[in-house]
Amino acid sequence: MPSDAPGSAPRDGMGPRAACARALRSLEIAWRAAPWSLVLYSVLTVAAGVLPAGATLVTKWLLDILQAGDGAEGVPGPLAEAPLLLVVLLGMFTLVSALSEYVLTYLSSRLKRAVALLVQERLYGAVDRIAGLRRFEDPAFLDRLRMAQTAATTAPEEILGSLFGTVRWALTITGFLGILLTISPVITAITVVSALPMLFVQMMLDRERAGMLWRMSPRMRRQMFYQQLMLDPAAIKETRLFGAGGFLLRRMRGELLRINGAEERLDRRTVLGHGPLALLGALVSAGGLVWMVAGALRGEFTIGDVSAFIAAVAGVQSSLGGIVGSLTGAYQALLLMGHYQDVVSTPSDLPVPADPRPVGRLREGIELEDVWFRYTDDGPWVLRGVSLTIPAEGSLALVGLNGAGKSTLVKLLCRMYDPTRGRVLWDGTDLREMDLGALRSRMSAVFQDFMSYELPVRENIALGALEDGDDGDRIREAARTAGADGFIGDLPHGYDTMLSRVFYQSEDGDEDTESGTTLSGGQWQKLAIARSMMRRGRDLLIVDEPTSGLDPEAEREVQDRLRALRTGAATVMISHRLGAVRGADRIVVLEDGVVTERGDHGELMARGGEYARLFSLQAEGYTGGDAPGDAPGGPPAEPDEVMA
Ligand SMILES: Nc1ncnc2c1ncn2[C@@H]1O[C@H](COP(=O)(O)OP(=O)(O)OP(=O)(O)O)[C@@H](O)[C@H]1O
Repeated sequence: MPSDAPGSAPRDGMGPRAACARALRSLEIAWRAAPWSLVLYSVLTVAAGVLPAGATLVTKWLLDILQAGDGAEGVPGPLAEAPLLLVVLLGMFTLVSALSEYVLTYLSSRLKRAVALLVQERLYGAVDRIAGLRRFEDPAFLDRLRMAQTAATTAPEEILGSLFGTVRWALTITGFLGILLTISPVITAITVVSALPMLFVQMMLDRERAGMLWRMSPRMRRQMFYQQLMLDPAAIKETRLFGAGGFLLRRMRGELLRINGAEERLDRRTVLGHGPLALLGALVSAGGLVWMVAGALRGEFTIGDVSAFIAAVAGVQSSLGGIVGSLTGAYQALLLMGHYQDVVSTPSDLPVPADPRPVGRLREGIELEDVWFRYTDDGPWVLRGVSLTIPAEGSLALVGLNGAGKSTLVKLLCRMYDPTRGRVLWDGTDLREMDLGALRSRMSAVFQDFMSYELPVRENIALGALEDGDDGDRIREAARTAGADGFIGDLPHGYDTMLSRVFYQSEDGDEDTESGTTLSGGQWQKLAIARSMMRRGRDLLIVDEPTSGLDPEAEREVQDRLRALRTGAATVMISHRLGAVRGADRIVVLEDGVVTERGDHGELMARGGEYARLFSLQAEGYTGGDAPGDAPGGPPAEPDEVMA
């Protein structure tokens, strides 16, 4: 379980245990992603860490020998007699130091790429395992997801860089402090103590920055939303016509200004916090140098000591700066990593049964048993005590005004949500007790807000049953059933035509710069129907407004085909065109989440209730009240008959 579940208050700090756990997790990811690069990177980091102090020590010995000859104190015996060897050693240190930087940069990029791949794979894999819709409608989860996405692209690399940076700087500092200790324990202590406030202040600022990032997350998402609207061709159509571009730009700017303001305030505090600390560091260096030079003039220190002191104080201070920088990066990245790990370990919003019941072929039907549903705990009831049966191999039509709850009911059938109360039964078994993947594989659907994928025609259809994605005959058959084969044949590359004005026809995009093409609303809808036709042996076919975008001829054609396909599967159909649902075995009228009428077309017309009222209203719209059957008291003309 994540340490704080989606929807709960964010945390902007973390304890040492959590930090260590996240750092270890990052190392584990790097080990899995690129083990040899990690090993080599570690070895070179240690080398790069000890080299500066080593070079300083060798320089000190060299200078002491030059000053005092063979009698130089503290120079190891064999080296004291071979100053040339010290020069060679110094040259080697310089060479290895320079080369190791290049190799470290190369290895770091290699690790970064491998880790980013693995982390993104895990993140989006985890998102894909969230089976329902609820999480994706929860702003707190979406904020966490946005942070996790940022983490996935930058955090592991930042953490590794910072961890290794910290090790490297710590080794360098240890080396320099060792040299300083041999010169003066007092100066060593002052150098260390003067550096501690910097570490403390930086930690505080890091914590504040992490909190600020979290607080600004909704604004960042909003800002991205405005940016996307300004780039989305569908939105551009409206925003150009209504002249709303400036409005979006101002909104985006407003959000950015607020984000910038928060960052600016923090940056100012950072500068104010660091200024006095930098002054303290400079005073320690200057004071120490005066003291050393005075001592050297009195003959207490050698030239080698003074040179080693200058190099060591500068080295300790810059390494401390490096450590602070690394710890800052690590702290922020570890906080971000927390969001990543929370998302990766987020359980599905739909409970998974410990021992799922097998999903067999639908024999009797699907039953809704006193189903109540609302989207949020404090929201209004959308379905209120709905009970109905969808017979296997039978068709059921849902009819009702906008907002009556029809699409919501369909989402419960696909188990995008679980009912708040009541049950949905598949041949008597609660959907919650079944394996969700197996259950959904027995269904197919054309949703009201179907997708238009910016992919080739073939893939747009194959997405309905990827296991048959290479079966060209099957794809063509699905397209024929949906009445899509005619216009597909007219496309420049037939089934291989890229349906996008944003991507090139060639997926590689390096040589072929022919742009793709796009379809009309009705043609896209036919592709969505073809996609739903791909799934073999489905037991439930859901069609939510399947023909709303089709021309009358295509509508008739698709209706006839869908009617033929209904055999062998339960069908749930939603349409505001009542002529399209009149042939259903059973029609259910929903009003404000409650079933108010049920029966077949004839029964409901005879009853003279809401269905008959809506049907007559629509028929009047087609005939203008002049149709033969439209006379008061007579049966109303039916839209299909009028259109035929
Ligand atoms: N994801 C959601 N979160 C919160 N409320 C929602 C959500 N989806 C729908 N609703 C609300 O639930 C109610 C029923 O919506 P639903 O889409 O089921 O109606 P419908 O009968 O399909 O309408 P239409 O005929 O317009 O498609 C509406 O009041 C709507 O505002």
